[in-house]
Amino acid sequence: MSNSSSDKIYRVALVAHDAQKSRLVDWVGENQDVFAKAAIFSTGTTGGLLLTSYPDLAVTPLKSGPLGGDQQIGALICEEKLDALIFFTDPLSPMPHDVDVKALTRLATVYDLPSACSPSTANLIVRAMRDASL
Ligand SMILES: O=C(CO)COP(=O)(O)O
Repeated sequence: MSNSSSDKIYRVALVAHDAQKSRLVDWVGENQDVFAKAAIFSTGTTGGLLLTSYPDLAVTPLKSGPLGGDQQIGALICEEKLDALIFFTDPLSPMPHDVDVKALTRLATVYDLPSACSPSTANLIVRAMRDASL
């Protein structure tokens, strides 16, 4: 299977805070049929983990979140280069880059981008993607 971004149907950002990274990796594994058809953009550490677990997926790792990765994903939203944002946040820990996290989720709202910060809503988005690509 090709893993180049050019032949993909969807453009999805996948991001997870540290406490949620294993949950995101497992969730992507449960939905590999959809993500095999997606160009995936991730913050650095999240993207590295996804590539280690699923080397055939078309993952583009950006900067680590605290070093500007959230803002890079925000820029992709502004440029209308994403179809969805899946961001498994950690709501119980303070983040040094909280302003970046807030800016990212705010831009998803500004641009009315389908977005999820937890697995149940992410499931709805991925189900819609699966249904649309039948
Ligand atoms: O902090 C993050 C998002 O705010 C995630 O960044 P990493 O994937 O680099 O850990």
